[in-house]
Amino acid sequence: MENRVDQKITEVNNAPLHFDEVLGTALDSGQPFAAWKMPQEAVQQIVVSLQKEALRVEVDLEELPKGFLARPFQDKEDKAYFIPADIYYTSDLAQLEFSNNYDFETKQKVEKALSRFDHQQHKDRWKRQMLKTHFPPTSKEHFTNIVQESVNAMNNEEFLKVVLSRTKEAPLKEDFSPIEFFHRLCEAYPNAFVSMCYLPNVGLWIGASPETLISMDENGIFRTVALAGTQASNGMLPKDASWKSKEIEEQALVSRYIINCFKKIRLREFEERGPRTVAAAHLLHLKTDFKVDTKATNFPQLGTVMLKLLHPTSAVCGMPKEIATQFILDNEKYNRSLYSGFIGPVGIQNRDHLFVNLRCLQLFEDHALLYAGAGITCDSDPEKEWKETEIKMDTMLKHLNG
Ligand SMILES: C=C(O[C@H]1C=CC=C(C(=O)O)[C@@H]1O)C(=O)O
Repeated sequence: MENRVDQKITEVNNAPLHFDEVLGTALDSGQPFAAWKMPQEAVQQIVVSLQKEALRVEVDLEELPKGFLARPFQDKEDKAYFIPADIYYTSDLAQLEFSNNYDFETKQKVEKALSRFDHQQHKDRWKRQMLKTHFPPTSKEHFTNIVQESVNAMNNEEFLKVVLSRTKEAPLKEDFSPIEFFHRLCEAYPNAFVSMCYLPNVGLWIGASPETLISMDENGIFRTVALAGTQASNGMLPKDASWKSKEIEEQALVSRYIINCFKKIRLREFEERGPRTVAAAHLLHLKTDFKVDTKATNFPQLGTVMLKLLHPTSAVCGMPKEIATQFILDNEKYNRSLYSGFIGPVGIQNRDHLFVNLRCLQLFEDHALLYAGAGITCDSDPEKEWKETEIKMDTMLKHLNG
């Protein structure tokens, strides 16, 4: 963390700025940007890049300047998209801050665009930036067939677990507003990482993730979690939940995978707590928490090292990782893009917090494309796994059109 390239930030505008104006202007501009709310925090933050194209970077948390990372599930060059905090906004200060890289003229242009922001015109303008096409949504027949094929392969001892996913289209109401949707999600899911991320050619992604991939706080505490196993809560409290052996084994495989990553780097000084039941929206999951004090273990690069080892975890891919990845690529018949990749702020307030991009959707002009997957083991029932993806998609669907 000490070695981080420090970008000095300067304030330019003293009049309080409303979050919606900043987000609306970013959306209309077509520049890469991200807006988010951390779990259990009310503050909403935005970073905007002043370069038209998204940057592609190696994920090295110690070297990256302040900004927002978005790594697709698969990337041929093993790189992530990066949105530098050329402009940074946080709703508690209600001010814009520019990195020092930008001149007075640029700052004036941005201020002008903000002062001209018109809610009425914005109503349709955001649609101009949306992607025009995508892979066809997954049919129920295709999904249940590939689940059955994977179960057969697991019964043949070809692999232990695979997470299979699918997409579904949902129409948007005439006057749909991405900004209002973002606020609805923030209000409905105080414990989630609610985010909106726009990258040219990758599209506009919105989600409410329950899963940390890795975090590193200002005191050098590293955390990760093993999250898996799903049931609808139907009003039940986490403490009253009971689990079948299928879900217990499914989640244990994720924990085992994380412990194997620690073993690979000979790190023994980790704390492990769980598994326990946690709530995420209307769902319950099993979760084990892992924590390492990187100061005590003298391992400041642990975040970067573990990111390389962990992604994709068996909460979104499977075990063994290589065989499961190949099964996914050969059978899902669409590109996961940012779904089940990782996203989140780096270097902001001296913290890095990357989340698995789950419970998310991509916006198009008149519809949304929802993404969800389910962990398949040899005990899986294709019909039940289809239903599980349906209830996961409800996290977004319930709030999409108000
Ligand atoms: C792959 C997803 O969820 C993961 C996280 C929690 C529970 C999961 C499960 O029960 O299958 C998945 O591993 C998703 O939401 O699309």
